[in-house]
Amino acid sequence: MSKLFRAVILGPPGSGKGTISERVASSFGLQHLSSGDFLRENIAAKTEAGVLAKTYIEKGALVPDHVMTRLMLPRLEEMTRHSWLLDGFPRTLAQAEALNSACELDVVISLNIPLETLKERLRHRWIHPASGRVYNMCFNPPRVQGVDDISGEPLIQHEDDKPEALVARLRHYKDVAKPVIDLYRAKGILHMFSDTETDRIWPYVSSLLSAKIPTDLADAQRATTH
Ligand SMILES: Nc1ncnc2c1ncn2[C@@H]1O[C@H](COP(=O)(O)OP(=O)(O)OP(=O)(O)O)[C@@H](O)[C@H]1O
Ligand SMILES: Nc1nc2c(ncn2[C@@H]2O[C@H](COP(=O)(O)OP(=O)(O)O)[C@@H](O)[C@H]2O)c(=O)[nH]1
Repeated sequence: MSKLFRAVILGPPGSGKGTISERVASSFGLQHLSSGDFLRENIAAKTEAGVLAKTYIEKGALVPDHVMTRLMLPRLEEMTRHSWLLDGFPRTLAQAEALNSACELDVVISLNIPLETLKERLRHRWIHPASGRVYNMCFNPPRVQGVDDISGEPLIQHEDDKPEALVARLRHYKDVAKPVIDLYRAKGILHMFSDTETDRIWPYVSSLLSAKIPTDLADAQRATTH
């Protein structure tokens, strides 16, 4: 069997993890595993972990490490025959260590975006809460203002994307993420991308993955996902 490919994408809220992950999934056929989407699925299905996670997310807090790892690691175990890109997990050093003991990563993509750019983007971010679909009123606006393209339901803005909550949230992210970034740098698998525009970062991410992902794997993955 050809070697599978495992990647993680790190970056503060608004750095473009979701946007780049979608491009990676469609260009390279990797499965995009988003912790936020997975949490929303569990909340909707009212699983035990989902009910517990909801109480933290509603307060704008991170879900505790043991709840996150209990949710994510079995999900990854189901994916042993797939190549994937993890988005939103790990977020803390404890999560990174738990992930380490479960599997070996090939590449970590870290997005380094200036604070002012993050603030500007998140100010304009609107989401469809039921699906997690993300819009930006400038970069990728919905077809009809304020309305989800697929369901026609209203879009909302996250409380913590509003300017008052943003700076504290971004600062907190930085403190929590630093040891995670340091860990992957020490392992020699960290690739950092710095720019203000996703469209300028994407060609570099794409050529990194083209070089790292075996071509037969990319073809096989595409064949199973179409
Ligand atoms: N790895 C994680 N550890 C702890 N909590 C998490 C984790 N991933 C997601 N969450 C919780 O789920 C919520 C939604 O996650 P999601 O990644 O969709 O959005 P977010 O926090 O706005 O981040 P981003 O803007 O980077 O996508 C988070 O605010 C957090 O409470
Ligand atoms: N203006 C602008 N907005 C962007 C760019 N890349 C992503 N966005 C938007 O910024 C917001 C955050 O991006 P997202 O992919 O959700 O980032 P994440 O929080 O790291 O997953 C979304 O509203 C995106 O549509 C960019 O290059 N320019």
